[in-house]
Amino acid sequence: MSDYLIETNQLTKKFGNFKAVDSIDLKVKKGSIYGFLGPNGAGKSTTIRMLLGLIQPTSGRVNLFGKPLKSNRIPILKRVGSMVEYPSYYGHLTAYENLNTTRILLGLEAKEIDKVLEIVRLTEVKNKAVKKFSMGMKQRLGIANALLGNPELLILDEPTNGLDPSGIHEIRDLIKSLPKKMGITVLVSSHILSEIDLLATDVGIITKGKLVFQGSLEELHQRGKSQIAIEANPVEDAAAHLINNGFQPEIEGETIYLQVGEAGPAVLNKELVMNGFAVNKLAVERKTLEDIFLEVTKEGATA
Ligand SMILES: Nc1ncnc2c1ncn2[C@@H]1O[C@H](COP(=O)(O)OP(=O)(O)OP(=O)(O)O)[C@@H](O)[C@H]1O
Repeated sequence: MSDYLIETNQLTKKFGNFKAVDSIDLKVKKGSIYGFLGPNGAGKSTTIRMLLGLIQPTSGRVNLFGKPLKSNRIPILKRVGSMVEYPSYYGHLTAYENLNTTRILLGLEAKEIDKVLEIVRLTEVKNKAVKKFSMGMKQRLGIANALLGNPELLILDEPTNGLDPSGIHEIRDLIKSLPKKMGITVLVSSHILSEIDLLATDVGIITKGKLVFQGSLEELHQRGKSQIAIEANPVEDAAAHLINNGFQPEIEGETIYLQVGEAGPAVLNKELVMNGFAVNKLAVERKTLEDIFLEVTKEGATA
């Protein structure tokens, strides 16, 4: 059997002539927390809706647990819990009563409610009306609802949207505990890079409907190769001189960048100074995760 709990093949969704999701091959490993990252409007929710069978793909396939979703919808979706953006509740009902409506629909035993309330740490307020809950408590209730029925896979669309920092922290800790504590694989979408960085083991970056990066969080970090930044005067002439001598510099504003490996800082410094350029700064810089994100989303958008 495939090692992937979620595997899509050239998954595409068009709205009219507009491709909201364009030929994506998602691969989500068992036991991972897969951060599905992308700017607003990138296609995350549309992809998630297709994974949950809420909308039909225009083309391509979704396999969950190694089986095509199309022909095994009901047994497959029984193994999946989900929370899509801003879950809806009956505000006048308590947390317990809200969960009870789902429990009855799923035909589960009553004790399952206490179990999920405990996991999301809402046991003490289970008899409080949900309209009195904070946003963070409501999101935790949404996750409790998704956990009813012991899912093997949890799909959460922007679960930290609209939360304050302490709410975000709580949801993050909760999600992080799920693979270890309950053996659940999680796909979680977000448009916030730092969020995914703190939470995920694996990352898929989507922009304008295209998957522009997929791999472990470590692999994403490793793309941040070091580079040498040089501020030399006059900048255009200094860059031209380097090109004439076989280097491949790039200019951004007043700075020249070269990949580490082309030449060491000392060699570059000597080359420029000996040829009459004033070198005001020469430093080895490592790209931040944000730089990498901007780079892959830019590359993807122009591809
Ligand atoms: N039913 C629809 N009809 C037409 N266009 C749609 C429909 N649903 C989504 N879109 C468009 O598809 C694109 C992707 O939307 P989607 O909601 O999947 O993005 P997202 O990455 O989840 O962003 P956000 O976090 O802002 O929801 C957007 O340009 C959106 O306007």
